[in-house]
Amino acid sequence: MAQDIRVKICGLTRPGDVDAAVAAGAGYVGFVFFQKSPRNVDVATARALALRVPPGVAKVALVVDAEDQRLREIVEAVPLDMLQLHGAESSERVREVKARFGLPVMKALGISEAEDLDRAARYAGAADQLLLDAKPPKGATRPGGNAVSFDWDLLRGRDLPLPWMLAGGLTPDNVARAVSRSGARQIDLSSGVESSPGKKDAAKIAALFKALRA
Ligand SMILES: O=C(O)c1ccccc1N[C@@H]1O[C@H](COP(=O)(O)O)[C@@H](O)[C@H]1O
Repeated sequence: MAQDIRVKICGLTRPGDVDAAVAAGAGYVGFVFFQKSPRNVDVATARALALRVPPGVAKVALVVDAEDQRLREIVEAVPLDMLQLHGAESSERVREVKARFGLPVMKALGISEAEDLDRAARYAGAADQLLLDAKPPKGATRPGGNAVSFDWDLLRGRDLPLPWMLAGGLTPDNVARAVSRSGARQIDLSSGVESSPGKKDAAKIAALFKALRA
C-alpha cells in the first residue's frame, strides 16, 4: 500500500526529524508558521530545514489567514513547493495568494459532517488540492494539529472536485483503517508521529510506513 499513498509529515521543527521523514519515504514535509502552535518555526529555522530536503519531496508552508506581508517574508526566505492555507481563507483569497506568490495552494477544510464536504466545490478552479481535517474541538487554540479525527466513512463514494489529502488524528495504529475507509490516496500526520508536541518520533514515523505496507 505504501508506494501508492503519498504521505505528508507536518510540523517539523528539528533537522533530525526532517531526515527521519525523508528517509522513511515522505512525499511532502510541512513547516508550521503559526505562533500559537508548539510546532511554529521562524523563517531562518524553516529555511535551514528546507535546505535538507532532497528534490522530489515537496516542501509545504502551513499558514493560518496570513496576510501578504507575512507570506512574502516566508516565501522569500524559504525554498517552498506549496502553501497550505489552514484558516478561513475564501476561494477569492486562495486565487489571490496563488497569483501573488506563484505557488500551488492546498486549502484545508474542517469536516465534521457530510455537508462540510460540499464546501469543496467553492475551491474548484482556485486551489490545487484540499486537505480534509477534523474541525478543532471547542476551546482549541489552533485550527489543526489537535489529534482529532472525523468520520472517514463520510468520504466513501464522495467524488470531490479536487485532489485531496486526509488529515486529523492519524496515527500508525489507525492509518490503515483510515485509508481503507476513506479511500485516501494522500495522508497528512503531525501529532500522531510525535513524542511530544513539536518533536517528531523516528520510531513512530517508521511504524507509520510499516503500517501502510502491511
Ligand atoms: O500542527 C499544528 O500545530 C497546526 C496548527 C495550525 C493549523 C494546522 C496545524 N496542523 C495541521 O493539522 C492537521 C492535523 O494534524 P494532526 O495529525 O491531527 O495533529 C495536519 O494537516 C497538520 O498539518
